[in-house]
Amino acid sequence: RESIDTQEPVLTGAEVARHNSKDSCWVIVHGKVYDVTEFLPEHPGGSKIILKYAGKDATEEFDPIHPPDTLEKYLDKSKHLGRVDMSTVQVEAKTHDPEEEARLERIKRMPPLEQCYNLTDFESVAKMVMKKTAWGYYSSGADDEITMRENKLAFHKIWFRPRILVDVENVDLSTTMLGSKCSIPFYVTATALGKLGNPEGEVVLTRAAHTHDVIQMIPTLASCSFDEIVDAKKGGQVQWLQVYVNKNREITKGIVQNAERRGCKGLFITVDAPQLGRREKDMRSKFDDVGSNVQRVDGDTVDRSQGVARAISSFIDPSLSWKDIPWFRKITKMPIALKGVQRVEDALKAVEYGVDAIVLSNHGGRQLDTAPPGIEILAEVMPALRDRGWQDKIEVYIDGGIRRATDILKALCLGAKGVGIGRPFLYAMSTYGQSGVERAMQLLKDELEMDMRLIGASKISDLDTTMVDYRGLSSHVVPVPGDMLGQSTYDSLVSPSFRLS
Ligand SMILES: Cc1cc2c(cc1C)[n+](S(=O)(=O)[O-])c1c(=O)[nH]c(=O)nc-1n2C[C@H](O)[C@H](O)[C@H](O)COP(=O)(O)O
Repeated sequence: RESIDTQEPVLTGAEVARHNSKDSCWVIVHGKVYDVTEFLPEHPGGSKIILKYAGKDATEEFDPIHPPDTLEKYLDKSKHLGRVDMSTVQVEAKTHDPEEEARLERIKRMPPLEQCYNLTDFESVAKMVMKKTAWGYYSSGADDEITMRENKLAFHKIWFRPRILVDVENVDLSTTMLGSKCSIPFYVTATALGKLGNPEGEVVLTRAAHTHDVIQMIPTLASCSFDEIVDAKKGGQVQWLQVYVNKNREITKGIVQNAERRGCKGLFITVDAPQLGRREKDMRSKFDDVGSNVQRVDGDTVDRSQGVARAISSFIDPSLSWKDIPWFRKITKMPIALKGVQRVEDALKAVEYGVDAIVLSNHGGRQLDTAPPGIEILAEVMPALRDRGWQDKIEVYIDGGIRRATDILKALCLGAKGVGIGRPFLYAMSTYGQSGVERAMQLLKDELEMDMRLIGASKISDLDTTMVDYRGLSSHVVPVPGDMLGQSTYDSLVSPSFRLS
């Protein structure tokens, strides 16, 4: 943390503790005292969650949700009251929490990393050991989670048509994405709040991505500050920026131009979230945590029962539209991609607007439930582009439900330039840290090298639509093989407390 400023006033814990109400609310974060009284009604997460820590040390609750420079950036300097002598701050006795104790016991019994043989193994360990809020936030999809499940099942509707007697002694997995070289056709997609799963947050993904020469998309809603994530990159490591467009366009302009200055090589504008989806597992875990029904009694303006997602996204501008695309062209020279395109017509429109790339994505099933899987839209978009001779005018990516290298291969055969992967790297990071993410990436690399040999391809450009049979893709009632692995980790919507014993 920053160096100690000896001129700063030093308060005692008792002095801070006296300011513990909405009439005067002081909190401690990383040994510094902040007067947040006037900020209470503006807090996107509602006043209740701050009042829970009024007069106390809020660092533990603050860290996973807010980049470290949040208070420096957004709280007026007059509200920065100085430091506190931490030896005088009363440490709250932890209330007895049998669930938490059981979770800590399960952590002691975690399988060794070497026993994780596929990305779903990380998910099953994560379900065992992650805090409820973190698991609820990462694992949740919107509404009945039909799209989240279909993202995975859609790949099981596609069958390979392998070629034989092709020299596959040397296999080259490298490719380029938005003009940047990378060792393998997948990237770490943008997922918010990395510190919910790992106290170090997104920089863990940065370090692992460097190890494997994988591109990382930096989320707007990261727990780490943007600069922390960029500072963590090494050498020529490639990073992109994902942006949720702010109602205050000047804030977005500043974020985009800072990212370009700091060397980001692509701007991904998320277009499928004018409002964040209703993710009930997330809502339930936050509901337990801050007792939202109580907050309504004290007139809290923001309904915390929307969970973490809604609480952190009130700044997103729902008025964003095609007419804004030229404005982005004016403020940056980075290649521009639209993340969250979900139909052919918009893919074609993206070409007409001169966009450099699109990600066919439904946000991991976290937005509009029963929106189609990215792989399914891909099978419609590529022929439409080819019919117009536009296939080289735009790069097409997909994300959602990618858990095996065969999923990556199917996307590449259908014409994708690369794929984004979200939850698996979050689960790997939340259970085994950087070495977990590195192993997850290595597993995909090993699988992909083997799959390329078995399909009869020695380099990415050998892959084409003749190597897959995707006739079953568009029908949603085709029986698919039982997804036994996925079912074993799937966490149903109904919260355990609702199960009648
Ligand atoms: C799992 C997850 C996904 C999020 C994500 C957070 C989590 C925990 N968040 S969210 O809080 O707003 O929903 C983002 C985000 O910040 N920005 C974004 O563009 N996509 C966000 N996504 C979507 C992500 O970029 C991919 O589209 C999705 O994760 C791909 O599906 P898989 O997880 O199955 O790989």
